Amino acid sequence: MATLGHLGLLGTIDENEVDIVAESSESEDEVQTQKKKKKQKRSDFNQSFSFSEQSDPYANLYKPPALQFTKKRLETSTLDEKIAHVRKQRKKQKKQTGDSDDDDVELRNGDLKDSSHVGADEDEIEEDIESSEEEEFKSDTIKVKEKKKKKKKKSKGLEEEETEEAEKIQFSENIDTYDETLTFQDINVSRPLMKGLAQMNFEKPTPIQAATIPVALMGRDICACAVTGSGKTIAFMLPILERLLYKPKESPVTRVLILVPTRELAIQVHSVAKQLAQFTNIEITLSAGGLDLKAQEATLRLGPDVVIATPGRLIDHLHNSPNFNLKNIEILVLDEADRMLDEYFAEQMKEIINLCSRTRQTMLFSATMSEEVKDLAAVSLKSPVRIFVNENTDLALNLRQEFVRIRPNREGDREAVVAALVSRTFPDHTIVFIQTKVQAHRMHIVLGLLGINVGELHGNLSQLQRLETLKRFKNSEIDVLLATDLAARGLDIEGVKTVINFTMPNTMNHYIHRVGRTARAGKKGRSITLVGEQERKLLKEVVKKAKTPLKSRIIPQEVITKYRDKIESLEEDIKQLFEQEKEEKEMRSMENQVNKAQNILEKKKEMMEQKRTWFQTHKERMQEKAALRAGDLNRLPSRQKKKGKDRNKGNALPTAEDRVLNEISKAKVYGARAVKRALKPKRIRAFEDDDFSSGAPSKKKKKVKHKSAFDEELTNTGKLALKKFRAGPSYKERKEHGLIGRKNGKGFKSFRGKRKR
Ligand SMILES: Nc1ncnc2c1ncn2[C@@H]1O[C@H](COP(=O)(O)OP(=O)(O)OP(=O)(O)O)[C@@H](O)[C@H]1O
Repeated sequence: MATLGHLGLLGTIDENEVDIVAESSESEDEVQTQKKKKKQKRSDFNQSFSFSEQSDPYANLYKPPALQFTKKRLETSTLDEKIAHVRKQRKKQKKQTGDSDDDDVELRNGDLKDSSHVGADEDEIEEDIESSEEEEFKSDTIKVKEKKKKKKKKSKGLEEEETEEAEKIQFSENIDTYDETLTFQDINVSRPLMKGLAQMNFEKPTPIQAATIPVALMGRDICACAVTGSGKTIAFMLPILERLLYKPKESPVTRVLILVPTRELAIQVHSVAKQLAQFTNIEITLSAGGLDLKAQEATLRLGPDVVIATPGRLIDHLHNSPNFNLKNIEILVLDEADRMLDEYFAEQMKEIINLCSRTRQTMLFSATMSEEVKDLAAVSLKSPVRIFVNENTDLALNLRQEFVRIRPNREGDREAVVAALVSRTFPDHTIVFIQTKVQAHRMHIVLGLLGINVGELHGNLSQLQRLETLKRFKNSEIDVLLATDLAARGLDIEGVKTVINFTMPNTMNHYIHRVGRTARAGKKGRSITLVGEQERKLLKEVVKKAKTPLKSRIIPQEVITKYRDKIESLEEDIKQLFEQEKEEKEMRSMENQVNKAQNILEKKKEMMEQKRTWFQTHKERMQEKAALRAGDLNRLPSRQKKKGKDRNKGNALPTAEDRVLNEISKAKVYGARAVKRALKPKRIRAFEDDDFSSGAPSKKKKKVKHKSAFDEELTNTGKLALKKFRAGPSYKERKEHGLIGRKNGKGFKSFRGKRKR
């Protein structure tokens, strides 16, 4: 009989872990003495021992706050074990057949691994590559991409035309310089916060901090832009905490709300805030999705000074947690503001901003900050200050941008190109961005089977899995992180050397945020983007906006072919792994159903538990999401979608090219929608403010004179009113007056008919 381990499944207890005591052969005494011995063994280990120093620099960031809120039920992914199992089997088979070919291709080019480490100068890199020409494979060639000057002039003119068209916010002040000599002492940062900064090893404010903190301390509304990794979090957090320090703490109320787009980012911002405020008595809490609701509810009830939240979960609490509201919000921060104010969050932001106090200070931060009226209309800024330390298309100057050209008939090579890149040249501290969750998962299996230490991060995972993966990547337990755009914004992972884009991102903004995961806080970094024929438009835009020379990387075709063959030889294993996972998923789902039924029967779970409410029904949110999601299939009603999926089932598996084209088309549809959206006038407005000087179309509040019902009836020339006059009262009105259903046929129906005649 096959063991669980053989199937790649994890049993509760492994046979080897338990001493199997044969009942018939051993007396009870012997068992007792064995037990005693075991006890003694255990006590050899000093129970009071604990590690005095934490070698994990990220432990503070990711353990206490996040895991404290995670749900108790632990889910463990067995994918890596399954991959390891398959690899073991393959090795065994190869040994038996005497095949020397090894899956671990990367080992052959081990010397190359160090050749292009970030930190090495560009010249050094090229030298190293040249010196390794004798390798079995030819090494990559790097060329500097020259800008086409003539075209640039033309496009510059176009660009100016475009920007002239967009209606921009009228800022009351514009700050684009800062005092380079400014210190935290000069800004008069209080002692407890100075201590916090010292603990974080921040000696001097970064440019965006130097420019923003003094203005924010004055309580002004701010619209701030600075490149990725330039320290925007401290730029808003420090003035917030400083202002809170001087507020008398009469009754505990929430005064500050910081909204961010993703759970991981919320956890990170929360962690930074906690570290900075560690010597103060300011209460900071987290309200992010995927974490324990009840624990959050309990802390929110205590009225913490600062709440860091993702919109969905915050709305949930606003509707379901008694005593928690936003009436007393004095400062509202939107981190990644352009994202928070885009279509995806529009309804939720409208709901939240409506509940915030109108007299609040509002601060908006992003590396791709919009200045357009229609994009910022929802937040109604009051005399805002524009603090653009960088332009909203700037990238970190120490980012080296490379591009790998994918020829039209070679789209199916992308997996091989990425495999070659991470195996030969960028084996660790690398993030690979992939458009879809499905492809990210497939790449996990592909690269895993090639012997690369990978992890995946996307929305199909449980929150605990997401956090675990992130933590393992931060701790260098994972070398390559495969992520969707979920990880593109805001995440600050120290030591990321390389960002690889499997396909060109959806838009320029997506590109800026993705590549911004490296080259942070003054460090060097590199991005490598695979660009196919269909994606050249965005490449042109990147080239146009680039302030440093771009590079073109050419991977020898024989290397790509070698990796492609490797991947092809793995296809059968990949298919089996997918099938295993599917079966397990079904089993888990059945198990869940059984458990649920059991809970109901035993009345363990209170069936009469109060239902939580939200401002949208689940169906409405799902419909909204579906409408927002890009892709043709998504426009179909769910039943048709299923049919479409089933149709594919019978056919042969999609080829590598099909998969890539799907990735590219998703990005393209999104990009096209983004352009369309940009041209569309924004509809949402949170509230009309008399003191609204943001430059948004200032619809002055007209004094609405209430007309009498009689006046209204006489003066209403609306289509409906006229129709009503012509046709008489509506069906509802007639019913109200008991004129419906008269047997003699009298009443308005006949009356209406008469009138018509
Ligand atoms: N004053 C400072 N001195 C040194 N390092 C700093 C300072 N302020 C922030 N940092 C570091 O800079 C890094 C980037 O900070 P942060 O995540 O706030 O950047 P960001 O501008 O918000 O980036 P993104 O646009 O990607 O969200 C962090 O690792 C942080 O520790």
